Amino acid sequence: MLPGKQGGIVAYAEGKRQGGVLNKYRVPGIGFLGIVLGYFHLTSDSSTAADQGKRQDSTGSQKEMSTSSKVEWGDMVIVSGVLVGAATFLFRKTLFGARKPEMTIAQKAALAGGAGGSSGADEYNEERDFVLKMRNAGKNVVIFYGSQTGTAEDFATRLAKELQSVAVRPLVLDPELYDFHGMAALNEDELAVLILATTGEGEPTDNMEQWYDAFVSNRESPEESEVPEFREPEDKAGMLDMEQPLADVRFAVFGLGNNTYEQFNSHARIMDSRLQALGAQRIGERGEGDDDVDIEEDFAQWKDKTLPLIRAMFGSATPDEDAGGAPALTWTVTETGGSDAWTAGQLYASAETFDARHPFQAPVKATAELTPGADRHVLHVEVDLAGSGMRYEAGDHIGVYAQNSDEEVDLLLAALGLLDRADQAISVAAADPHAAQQALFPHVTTYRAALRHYLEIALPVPRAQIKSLVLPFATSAAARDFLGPLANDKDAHAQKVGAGCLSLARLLNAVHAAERTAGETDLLMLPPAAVFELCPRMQPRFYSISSSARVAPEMPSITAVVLQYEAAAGSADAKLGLTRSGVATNFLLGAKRYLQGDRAVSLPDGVLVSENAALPTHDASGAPVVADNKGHVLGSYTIHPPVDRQLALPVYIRKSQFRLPTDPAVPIIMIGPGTGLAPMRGFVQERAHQARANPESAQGTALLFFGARTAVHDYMYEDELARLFDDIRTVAPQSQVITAFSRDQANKIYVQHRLAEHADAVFEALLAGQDKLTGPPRAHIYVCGDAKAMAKDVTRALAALIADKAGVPVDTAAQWLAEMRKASRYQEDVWS
Ligand SMILES: Cc1cc2nc3c(=O)[nH]c(=O)nc-3n(C[C@H](O)[C@H](O)[C@H](O)COP(=O)(O)O)c2cc1C
Repeated sequence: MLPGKQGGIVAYAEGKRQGGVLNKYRVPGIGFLGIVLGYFHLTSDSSTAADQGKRQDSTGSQKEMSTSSKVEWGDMVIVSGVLVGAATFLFRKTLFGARKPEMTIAQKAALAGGAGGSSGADEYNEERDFVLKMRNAGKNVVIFYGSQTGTAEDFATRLAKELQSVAVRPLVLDPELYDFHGMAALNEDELAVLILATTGEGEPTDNMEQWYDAFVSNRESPEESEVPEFREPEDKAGMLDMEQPLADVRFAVFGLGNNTYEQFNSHARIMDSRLQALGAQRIGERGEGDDDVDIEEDFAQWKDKTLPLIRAMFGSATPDEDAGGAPALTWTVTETGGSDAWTAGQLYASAETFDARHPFQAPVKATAELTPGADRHVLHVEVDLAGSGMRYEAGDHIGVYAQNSDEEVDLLLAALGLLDRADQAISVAAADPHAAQQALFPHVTTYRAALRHYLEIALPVPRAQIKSLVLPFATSAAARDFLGPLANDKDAHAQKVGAGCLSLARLLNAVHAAERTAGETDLLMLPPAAVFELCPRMQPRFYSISSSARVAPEMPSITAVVLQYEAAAGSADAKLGLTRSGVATNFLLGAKRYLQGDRAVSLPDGVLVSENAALPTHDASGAPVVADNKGHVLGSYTIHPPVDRQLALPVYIRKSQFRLPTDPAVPIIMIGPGTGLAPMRGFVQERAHQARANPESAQGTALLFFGARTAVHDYMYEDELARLFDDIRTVAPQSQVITAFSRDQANKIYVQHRLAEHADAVFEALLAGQDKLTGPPRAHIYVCGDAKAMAKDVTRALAALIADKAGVPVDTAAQWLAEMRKASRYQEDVWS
C-alpha cells in the first residue's frame, strides 16, 4: 500500500454477496441484592457520596430541567470514551492522484492491486445494513440519533411520528447497530436525517463513535479527514465518485447542544460539513438546539422549517393540524395473563457482560449522609461490583438506573384511571410491524412497573407532546381551553408547565380540576399507549466515581447532592406543582433511608389518590407529604424483592478519559467545588495509596481546590482528605487542600479566587521542576463541576496567573492552556 490519505470505496459490485457473505472485497472496518446493609456511617477515612444523572454543580443546582424533555433531574455528566473499531483500508487516495471520477471502482481496485486484496476488516453483515433494512421495511427515510442521555433519541422518535404519511415512511435507527458503509447506497428518493447530541468536550455520543471515527478520521482538522470506505452498491457499480461518493445522498441534520460548552453543537456541525464534503446534499438548514435556553423550542422551529421541505421532496401534503381526531399511536397495549416476575422490577434480561442495555444488579454496601448539618442532602453510596467482571478506574463514570417514586407513579395511575388495574400484566408492541423497535419493554410488564421503572414520568411535559398526544384526546371544552394555550403558546407553556413543575400526572390533574370546575363529569382520559409514547424511556444517570480502584477495587462510590426544585416563585400556578424532586438522587436518598431503617418504604397497594390531589401537599395515600428537617420532600419507593434491608442498584461502568497521569512524578492541580470533588477524591486516594506503597519514590505535588457554602456544614470528606493529604505529603511535601467557602464571609469567595491567591503554589506545580515556563506546563490540570460559570472562570484565572508568573501575554498563556487541553493535560468533567 502506498502512503497517503486513506479513503475509498470497497468494490461491492465485483465481490457479490453470496448467502450474506461478501467475498472478494470485504466490507472494511467496524469491523439491588444486597448483603449487608443496615447502617454504615462514614468512618473518617473511608467514604463518600454525589449524584449526577446529568450532573450537579457545587451549589447543588443541576442541569435538570432547563428543558422539558430531558432526563434531567439529578443527573450528570459524562465524558465519553473510547474509540472503537479501526478500519483497514484498501485504497489510498494518492494512488489515483487528483479526483478522477471517470475511473471505476473496479479499475481502482485493480490499480491498487486489489482484486484479491483483503481489508482485514469485518465481514459484511446483513443485519447491520441499514439501507437493506429500510428497503425491506418499505421505508424511504432513515432517522439516526446520536444520544447520550436520551433527548436526541426521543426527538428522533417524535420526528418520525410527525413525518409519517403514505409518502414519507421513516425508520428510526441507532447508528451503533448499523454500518456506515451502506451510506453511498442511498438514492436521491431516500433521505437520511441525523439528530445528533454533542457530549463530553465537543465529542460525539457513544452510540455515534464508530460512525464519527469513519467520517472524521482527523479530529484535529476534520476537514482533512479521509474519505471513508463506503460499500459500492451494485446499482452504482463503477459510477461512484471517489471523492464525493455521497453525491446521491440527501440528508437533514439537527444538533443538540448547550451553549455553555466551548464546543457548541460541534458533533452536528462537523458531521454536517463532512457529509457535504463527501457530496451529500443537505435539505434545509442545520438545526441547532440549545438546552441552556429552550431546546424543545429550537427543535420545534427547525421542524417548522424543515418538515415542509422533506414532505415536498416526497410529494407529500402538509397534514391538516386542525383536522381533529385522535392521533394514530405508535404502541399497542394488550392486557395479558399475569406475570409476577416483572412486577418485581426485574427489568433487564440477565447477561454475562454488563453494559447500558444490561446493567448489573449491584448490592448497595454502604450509604451515608455526608453533610448532616447542611440544608441539602449530600449522599455517599457504595455499590459492590463483585462477580460482574466490571472494572473501573478513578475518573470513570457509573450509570445508575433509578425508579420513580411511588407518589408520582400512583398519582399518574390515578389520573389515567388505572389505579384498580395497576398490577395488570400488559404487553406493549409496535403498531407498525416494520418499526425497528418492536417492543417497548423487554418483556411483559404491568402498568405500575412500567411507570415505576421504565419511563421518565416526572418531567414537565414538552409543549409539542401536549399538542400531539394530550390535546387531541380532550373531549370537553374546558380541557381544550386549558390545554390549548399550553400546546400553542410557548410562553404560557414555559410559565405553567415548566415553571410550575407539571409532570404528566400533575398536568392531567390540573386539566381534570378545570373540567370539574366547568361541571364536566366525563374527564379527559389519556390511553396508556399515548402515555407510553409521550414519556421518554428511563435513562441511566451518570455519576463521576468518587473512589480509587486501587483502594476499593470492586466498590465504586457515588457522591451526590439530592435535588429538589421549587416551582418558580410568583408563578400563578405554583400550587399545581410546588416541588419537583430529582428522580435518581431522591431514589438514592430513599435507598439510604430504607437501608438505614429511617422509614418504611413500601406503600400498601391500591390506595386511592384523591382525584383532585394537588401534590405534594399529600402523598399517594392522601397523607400529608413528609418533609424532613431540611425541608426536603421525601419520596416513597417500593423495593423488590421486599427483603428487609437489602437493595441492589442496576448499574454499569462507563469509561472516561478523565485520568491521572501515568507518571506519579507529574504534578496535578485539581479544581473540584461541590460534588465536583467526586473524581478528585478518587485521584487523591490513588496518590495517597501510591505514597504509602512507594514511600521512596518521588511524587509530583497535588493541589486540590475545593469549594462549598460553609466550612462547618458543607465540607464533605474533610477528615478523610486531611489524612490522605498527610500521606501524600510524605512524598510530595508541597501538596495541600485549598478551600473556598463562599458563605463564610461577607464577600463570596470561590475556587477561582483561591487560585489567584495561591498563585505561587500553583505556578510552582505548573513548573513541574523546570526553572522557567516557556510553553504549556507539564503538570496536569483537572476541573470538575459547573460548566456554565465555574469552569470558565477557572480557565481565565489560570491564564491570568500563568501570564503574570511566566511574564507572557494573557493570550499566550491562554494558548498554552489550549494546547494542554489538546494534549489531554487540561481535562474537564463538567456539566451545565
Ligand atoms: C456531560 C455533558 C457534556 C456535554 N458537552 C457538550 C458540548 O461539548 N457541547 C455542546 O454543545 N453540548 C454539550 N452538552 C449538552 C448536550 O448536548 C445536551 O444536553 C443534549 O440535549 C443532550 O442530548 P442527549 O440527551 O440526547 O444526550 C453536554 C451535556 C453533558 C451532560
